[in-house]
Order: sequence, then C-alpha cells, then structure tokens
Amino acid sequence: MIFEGLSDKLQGAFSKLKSKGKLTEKDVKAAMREVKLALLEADVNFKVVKDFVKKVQERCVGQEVMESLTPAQHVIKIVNEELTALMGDVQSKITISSKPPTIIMMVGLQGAGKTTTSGKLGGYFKKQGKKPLLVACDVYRPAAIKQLEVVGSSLGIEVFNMGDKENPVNIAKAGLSHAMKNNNDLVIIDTAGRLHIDEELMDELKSIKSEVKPHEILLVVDSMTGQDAVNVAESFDNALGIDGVVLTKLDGDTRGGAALSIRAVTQKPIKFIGMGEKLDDLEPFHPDRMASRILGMGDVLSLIEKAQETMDMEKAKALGAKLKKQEFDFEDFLDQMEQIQKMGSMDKILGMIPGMGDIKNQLGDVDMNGKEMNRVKAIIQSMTIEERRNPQILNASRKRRIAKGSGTSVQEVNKLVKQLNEMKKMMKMFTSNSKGMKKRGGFPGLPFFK
Ligand SMILES: Nc1nc2c(ncn2[C@@H]2O[C@H](COP(=O)(O)OP(=O)(O)OP(=O)(O)O)[C@@H](O)[C@H]2O)c(=O)[nH]1
Repeated sequence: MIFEGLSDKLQGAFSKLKSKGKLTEKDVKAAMREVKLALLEADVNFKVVKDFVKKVQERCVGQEVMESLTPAQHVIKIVNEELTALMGDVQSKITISSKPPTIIMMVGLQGAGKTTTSGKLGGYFKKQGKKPLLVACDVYRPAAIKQLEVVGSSLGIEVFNMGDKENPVNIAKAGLSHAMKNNNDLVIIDTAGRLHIDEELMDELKSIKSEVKPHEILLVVDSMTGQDAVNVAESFDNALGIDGVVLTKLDGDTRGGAALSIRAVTQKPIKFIGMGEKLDDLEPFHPDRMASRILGMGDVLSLIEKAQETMDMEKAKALGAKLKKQEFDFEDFLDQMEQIQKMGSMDKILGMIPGMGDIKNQLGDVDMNGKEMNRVKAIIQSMTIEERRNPQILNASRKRRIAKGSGTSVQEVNKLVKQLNEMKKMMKMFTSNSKGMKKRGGFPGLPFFK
C-alpha cells in the first residue's frame, strides 16, 4: 500500500480523536504532535512539516470545529484539505503546444527512471491518439540508446537516434526536424543522467534547452531517495529551470517524504508518478486522491479509471447482478483474479478501496504471480460444475479428489475456499458501502457499485 507507514500512523492518531466526544485544544495539540512525528518519520522536509502542522492547528482550534458535533471528522477534513494543498491542490497537466510538436525534455540523475519514464510517457500519450517520437540523447551510458529502442519498440513508438558518437545537442536538433517532417505531435527527449549534478551535465542540458526550446522540462526523481529527491529538484530548478516533476518508484516502500515535500519546496508540480517497472505503470498525479489514500480513505476514482480501462463491461454487469443475489462462486472468483491481475495487483487495488486496508490482511497473499494463478486455475478446473457453483458441498473426500486431480494439496484447496469466502465478504461489504455511491449515480464499470 502506498505510504503504508505514514497512512497507518495518521489513521492511528485520528482514531484516538474519534473515540472522544467533544474535543479540547489539548486533544487537538496531542493529535497534531502525532501527525508531526508521522510526517517527520516519513522523511518529509522539516520546515514543510512545521508550517503544515501550524496551519492545521490554527484551523482546528477554531470555533466551527470545537463546537461541532463531530469534531474529529472536522479535523480529518482539515488535514485532508491541507495535505491536498501541500501537494499542489489540483492535477497539473502537461501543456500541449497549439503548434505541434509539443517538446518534452526529460532530465534527472542516473537511475531515477528517465529512460523508462520517457517510454511510459510516450505510451500514455499514444493511448490518447498522439504520435510521439522518442529521441535518444543519452550518449554516455552504454546501452542507454538500446534501452530506449527496446522500450520504444515494445510500445510501437519510433526512436530517433544518431548513435553515441554524435553531440547530444545535434541529436536533439535533428530529432526535432525529423518529427516536423513526420508529423509527430510529441517529441520526448531522453537526456543523459549522472551520478550527481555537475557543471558539464548542466551546460549540456542548457544547450539542448536553448536549441530545441522545450515546452516542458520534466525532472524525473526517484521517490525512494526521500529528501535527496527534494534537493535534486531544487538544484535542477535553480540551474536549468524545470516545469514539473515525475516521481518514480512509488510502488516501492518509499515513506512518502518526497511526494509531500517536493511541491512545497520547489513550487513546481508533480505531474506524473511511476508505480512500477511495467510500461503502463505511470499515473497522472492527483493531489486530492493521493491525500485521501494517505488518510486511508481510498481512491475510488483511480480504481474506476483502472477498472474501466481493463474491465469487460458485460462481465462487470453480469457479476454485479450476481453479487446483488449474494452469489459469488469459483467461476467468478477466477474471473476476478484474472481481472485484478490485469489491473495491477491486489495490494494496489485494495489501497484504493475505502476502508479495505484490514481486508487486505485477511485476504493474505491473494496477490498471485503466474505460478500461484495456475495452481488456482488447476484446483478450480478439477472441480465439477456443481462444486464450483456451490462451494459449500465441498467435503473432505471431494477436496481430496480435487487436490489429487490438480496436483495440489488439501491445504491449498482449503485456503482457496477461505479466500473465496473472504472475497465474498469483501464484495458484500463493498456493495453495502456503496449505497452512498449509488446516490451519486453509482460508478459505471465496477460491478460492486451497481
Ligand atoms: N519499481 C519501479 N522501478 C522503476 C520505476 N521507474 C523506473 N524503474 C526502474 O528503475 C531502473 C532505472 O530506470 P532507467 O529508466 O534506466 O533510469 P535512468 O534514469 O534512465 O538511468 P540512466 O539512463 O542511467 O540515466 C530500471 O530498472 C527501471 O525499471 C518505477 O516507477 N517503479
């Protein structure tokens, strides 16, 4: 789960508040002390934490909160608003030039994820019907050009390169004219990284910038480097000037400090986040959705978008109808597991579902890689249609037969039955929770929200 440590601590601080009726100033101050500690432990910039806590405290001890019937809810609402503001308030999009091609220059340190992100970005815009061109200007790291070509070809995106003997400024210039000739409406320039910022790197980037006049200079930083990412962002911005940041590796166990500090320190927005090594693991950054995920309130909108991207609507509707009748059998279970595999991973999905954090623990390692998935399929396929449809008839002898027939064990069959029941509980909880969603017209594309 993203920023799990910080999220657990913040929710812990607020659950104490919720258990009280009226709140005194002392209660709020105590809760904010916990929030401050949680943010510092998440490696958030000290000054950012100080300003944040001060602002929240001022708002929380105001009249409307202390007198209200649900003061704790008010405090959480204020923290949510201030967290969202801290990360930039609203989504900041890439500025698309009215006169194509839009030129995006990718900069950043070695290993931050520039080349991967350049490809991801190309894929993201290709999905929107654009015709991107990737330009390989990293002539120093051996195989950097090859890596970009591999990424480009896996996405069906052309990569322009002139080998690693040519001056990067000339490559960028030639790449741009190649794009003009081929009606590319987007040029993404992958520049060279360095282990640390140096004069030579900056001069080269400045010459590329003055040569091609990019509409966007995106700095790619590795969120796992915490406060370092913020310092790198500051130096690149001071030396070169950047328009936005892409935070990579948020799928790792990053504590969240970079995401919560970088905007406040550099005044530059986070535009995208990298959520994995795969080429579709890039998401536009929404401060409000990130804040609500951190506060354990899930992020249903992103979940819907992901589901709609991958879910077969007919199947979704059919499943929704079955869920209403509290039917959910092994056929559906298999469908859902395959669906979730397409959407990313159970861990990521559950992180987006409000209040599903604890279910995640009950479901255990439902996150399956191909091997586990095949064993699950073998077990389910060894069941009779009757058994799949009515799991309650699975007695010991049937389980032994299924285990034998699928080359697995009775323990694994039992575990699968348990997981099916947990999944059923989750769906039930979900459909009952979604009454509120229903009022908002439900969420098309997700069976749970029918
Ligand atoms: N888990 C995870 N890995 C990522 C992400 N983005 C990039 N990576 C990995 O990070 C490593 C470095 O990525 P590159 O794109 O080669 O980094 P780079 O900035 O281009 O490095 P140089 O080309 O050497 O400057 C690769 O193994 C990528 O797969 C991400 O969002 N999540």
